[in-house]
Amino acid sequence: MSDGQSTGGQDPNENSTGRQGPSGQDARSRPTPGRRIAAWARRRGSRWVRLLRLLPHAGLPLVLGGVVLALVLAIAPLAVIVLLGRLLGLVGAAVAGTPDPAAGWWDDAYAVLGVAVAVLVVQQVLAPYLTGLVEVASRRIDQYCIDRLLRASLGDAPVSALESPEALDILADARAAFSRWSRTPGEAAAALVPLLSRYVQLVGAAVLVGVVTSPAAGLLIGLTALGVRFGVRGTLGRYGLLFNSLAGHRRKVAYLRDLATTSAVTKEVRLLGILPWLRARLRADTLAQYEPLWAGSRRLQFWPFVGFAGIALVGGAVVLGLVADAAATGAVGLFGLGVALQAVLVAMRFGVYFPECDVQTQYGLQSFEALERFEALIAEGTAPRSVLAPPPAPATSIRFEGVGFRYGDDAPWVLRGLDLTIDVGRSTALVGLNGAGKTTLVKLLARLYQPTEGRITVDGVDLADVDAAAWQQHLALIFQDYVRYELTAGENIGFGAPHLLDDDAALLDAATRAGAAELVGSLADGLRTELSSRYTGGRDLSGGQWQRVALARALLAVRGGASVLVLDEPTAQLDVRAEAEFFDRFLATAHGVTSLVISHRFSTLRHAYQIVVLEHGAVVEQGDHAELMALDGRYAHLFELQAQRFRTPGAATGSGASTAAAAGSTAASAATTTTTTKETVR
Ligand SMILES: Nc1ncnc2c1ncn2[C@@H]1O[C@H](COP(=O)(O)OP(=O)(O)OP(=O)(O)O)[C@@H](O)[C@H]1O
Repeated sequence: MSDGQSTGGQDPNENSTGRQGPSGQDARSRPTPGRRIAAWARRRGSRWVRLLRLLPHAGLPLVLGGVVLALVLAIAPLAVIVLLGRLLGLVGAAVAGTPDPAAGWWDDAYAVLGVAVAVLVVQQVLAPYLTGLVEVASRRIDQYCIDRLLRASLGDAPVSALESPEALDILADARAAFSRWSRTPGEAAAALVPLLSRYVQLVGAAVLVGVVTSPAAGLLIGLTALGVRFGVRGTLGRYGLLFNSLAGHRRKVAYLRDLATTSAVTKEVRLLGILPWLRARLRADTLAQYEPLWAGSRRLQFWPFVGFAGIALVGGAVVLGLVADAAATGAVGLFGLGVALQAVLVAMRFGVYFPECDVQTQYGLQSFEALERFEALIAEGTAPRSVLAPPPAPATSIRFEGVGFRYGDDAPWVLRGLDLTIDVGRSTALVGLNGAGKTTLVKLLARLYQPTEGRITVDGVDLADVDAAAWQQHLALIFQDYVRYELTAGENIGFGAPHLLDDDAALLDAATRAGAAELVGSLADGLRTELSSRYTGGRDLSGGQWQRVALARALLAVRGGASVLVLDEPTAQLDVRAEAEFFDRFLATAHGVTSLVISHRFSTLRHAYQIVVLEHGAVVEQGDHAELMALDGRYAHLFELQAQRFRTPGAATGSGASTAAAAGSTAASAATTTTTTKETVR
């Protein structure tokens, strides 16, 4: 099946610049018009074939039922045309006074009318069934496509592949379809069924004209209708490409719209008083999106429409002339005339827009292509799973060897020449100023990104050669911008180890160790309470309470089998007492766990086995607290700076070590209340 649309894309036989190749080769390498048309037809055809291949995902019985129904609904109007033609013939005979009542003329007329009415009734009854069937089919196919989208975005692809503006534009369009902002792939595939009905009707109408008038008239009306049809769809296709090109604009407008309506931000928007700005910006950006579309619509649709209407008029007039001529010469009787006139009208209707399938196929196909392009983009950055080895369980050390990383080819280096050894079973603390690259280092360790240069090894095995998803199973990782799922407390904790989601004892134990037991106990429905007041019986948590839940998630992951615990700013939102208690509990239970903790609160880190200072993307100092204080370098300076905040007026401004003691005593910091030492971490 092929329906005319603009190509938009480049012919694969053209060279990529669209200019001629080196002279002498031009004539030989330039494809002939025939080959270009064949390539174009292949490309157009393949889009529809790919769409067609989606149909079985609706279930074969449903699709077959739909096809049968579509054929019945295509043939029914043709049958009515023939029956009404027959009635016209009978009436004509009656007017001419030729019918013989004894021969059952009235019976014939009533019978024909009765059958025609019956066919019309059947058509009316069946039409809603086809609509319903198409709807169910589209939902089922969409479910399959949503699964594909989830697999592509949450699969093995490195996060970098998901962050490019190009990927985000495509993803926004693919996602918008599933939020029913635009037509979905399922709607496009399911609309093929009513489209089939339309084409069968056209062929039937052309055949009727051909049979009752002349084959030439049938062919002409068929070709005219197809020509207009292809032209109209072509303009729709070109308009669709223009629409596609504005994906970035659409994403921005959607963001601004969400900003104005999402409860999480509305309170800040109100307090800042930026609503007037937001409204003006939303209006300006919306206009910036629609103005090119309106202009494009006038340019692409108005004059072509006038042109195609002209073709339809000329083609239809010629065929009607042929019919009239045949009628005048007596070659076509009243029956034939009635059939031909109705069939011509049916064929001419083919040139207009079909509400039940045109927009669906056009924009749904674009959504499907967005999904396909997104999958291809993600696949480009993802090594095939089969070639990747299962990851080793870390036994001795994780090493960063000359690691350099930047987020894009033109982006500045975030890490460069970074060498670091994390001993298995010990605790490592990572400190550094904002933007030093600490979180980036964690992302590399988690294999969300690949080092731009150098390598990360686990017991000598390059992480790049292991399966990322399997490696991530060894990690219990909480980022500083951890996710606050609007789901139950149990689910929020249980996601740390999905196989323990139903194990209440394990969930409560993790909550206890993260200092969240009291919180869970206070929830109306305990672990089953939704952590959002937007749901009945749900409850909103404070920032610190959320952090305890996130910590519980990480600790559950450790219980679930992860042996490397990575906490990025794990206690930034906890009050000082809670922070101290957490480290007490955490360190007391973290035997044998390899931990990497990032924190700006130095007091919490001083008992780490090793403290690593990151600056300008490289390790500048490394050692335990005492060693680094003795070094009196960057760490000692930062520690001193922080401790000054806690020092009472008039206190001595001695060495870093004494300052640390002051910090510990006045702030009831983790340093003083933590009873465990770096040995106990092992
Ligand atoms: N997804 C990203 N794309 C491009 N640049 C990024 C991205 N994430 C971080 N960066 C840049 O990388 C640099 C290091 O960021 P990173 O988050 O690793 O720092 P950090 O040491 O964790 O900082 P902080 O202490 O503030 O959390 C920053 O300059 C930041 O702008």
